[in-house]
Amino acid sequence: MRYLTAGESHGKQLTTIVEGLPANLPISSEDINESLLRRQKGHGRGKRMQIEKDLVDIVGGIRHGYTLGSPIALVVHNDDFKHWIDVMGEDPVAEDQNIRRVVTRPRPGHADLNGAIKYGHRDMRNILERSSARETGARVAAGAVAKTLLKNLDIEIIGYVKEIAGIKAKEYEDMPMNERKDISEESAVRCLDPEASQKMMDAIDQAKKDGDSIGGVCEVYIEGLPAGLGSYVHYDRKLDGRIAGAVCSINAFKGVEFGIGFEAARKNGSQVHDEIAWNKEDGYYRKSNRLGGFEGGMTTGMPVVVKGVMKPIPTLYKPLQSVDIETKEVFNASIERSDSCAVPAAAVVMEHVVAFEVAKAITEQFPNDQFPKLKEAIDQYREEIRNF
Ligand SMILES: Cc1cc2nc3c(=O)[nH]c(=O)nc-3n(C[C@H](O)[C@H](O)[C@H](O)COP(=O)(O)O)c2cc1C
Ligand SMILES: C=C(O[C@@H]1CC(C(=O)O)=C[C@@H](OP(=O)(O)O)[C@H]1O)C(=O)O
Repeated sequence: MRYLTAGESHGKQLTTIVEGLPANLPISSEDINESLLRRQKGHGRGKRMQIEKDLVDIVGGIRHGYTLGSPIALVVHNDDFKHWIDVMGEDPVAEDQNIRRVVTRPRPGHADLNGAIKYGHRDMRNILERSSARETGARVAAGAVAKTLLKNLDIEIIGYVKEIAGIKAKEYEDMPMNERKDISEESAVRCLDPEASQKMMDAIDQAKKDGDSIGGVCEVYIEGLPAGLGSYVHYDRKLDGRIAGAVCSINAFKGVEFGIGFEAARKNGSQVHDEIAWNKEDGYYRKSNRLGGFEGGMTTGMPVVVKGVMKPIPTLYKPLQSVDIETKEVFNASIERSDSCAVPAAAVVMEHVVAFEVAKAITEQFPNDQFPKLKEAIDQYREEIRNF
């Protein structure tokens, strides 16, 4: 499986093409829309999310509710485009720099300056339109397709918020999947700990008042994966490595941890590794899950637990200093609108990019032309490894 996305933040639409799904997988636009709407929510989002109502238009690869085996093409329209037709439309551009909304002042923390240097653009709108996290809408659409495959294979995945601005949610190691889903959905910051949720919201409000922004930590939790997904034989087949790459590719994500993660550096081996056990009903399992469901680049069969850290949003109402690339004058960045915290939305993005990597690994490992045969193969494998 692979996917590509195209589209600018204030352009006409986002386009996603997903390839490599088996034929005859049931899938509906409601599945994708649910994911898209979840990504738009969350305390701390700015005015743009009040303009957009992300709904998918399936324009290829699905017929009468089932995949054809051909590439799936998905479109999400940008409702904000109507305000940007002069700037982003196809008509020949006006010479008036104000109409074109030319950007010569790079924003610290964004792709603006490095992108302009790399591609030789003197108008940094040519950079920022694509480097915007609006593109994560297209990635969530691809991930929603992957999630549908996982769901039909009895694999459940959820992303939620663990920490915002240093406020940490309690650990809920034994919380069942359904509760994780319900509670995170009810929380305005997508957090499993109601007490921490309230504090997180207050911190977001305070940051907004201060003209500042805050970051945090998201966690993705997956149940139902059989042992042995991924491989140890090559660097690029290690599933934990692929997931780490996918998580770090999300805008503003700066680090990844599996299980206890960086904490492992401060503990002895006896406090880190998970002892192996077996019983007739479950087959092999680990007595703990400190390594977050991975050994040797492969799943252990325990839940996968992966965290990603998001830096604070770089566009600040309290402006940071930068330099105009035409005049070389120092200026204080001014802004029209921005999120003050997008960690809750980013948890949904993370859920979907991780889902894609997992689905991809499954389609590489099992016969993948027809969904019923894939399901049969994976169910048989699950049975085999129980008695291995
Ligand atoms: C869901 C989401 C929403 C975001 N919203 C904003 C925003 O409103 N303003 C902003 O400056 N950055 C926002 N970002 C972060 C920037 O897109 C990101 O920091 C920037 O593209 C630079 O990339 P880097 O941080 O990965 O280096 C958002 C990120 C995500 C995942
Ligand atoms: C549009 C989305 O997020 C945008 C991501 C973003 C950025 O710089 O990354 C900046 C803001 O866009 P704008 O400049 O249009 O207000 C966010 O709203 C979205 O998530 O769909």
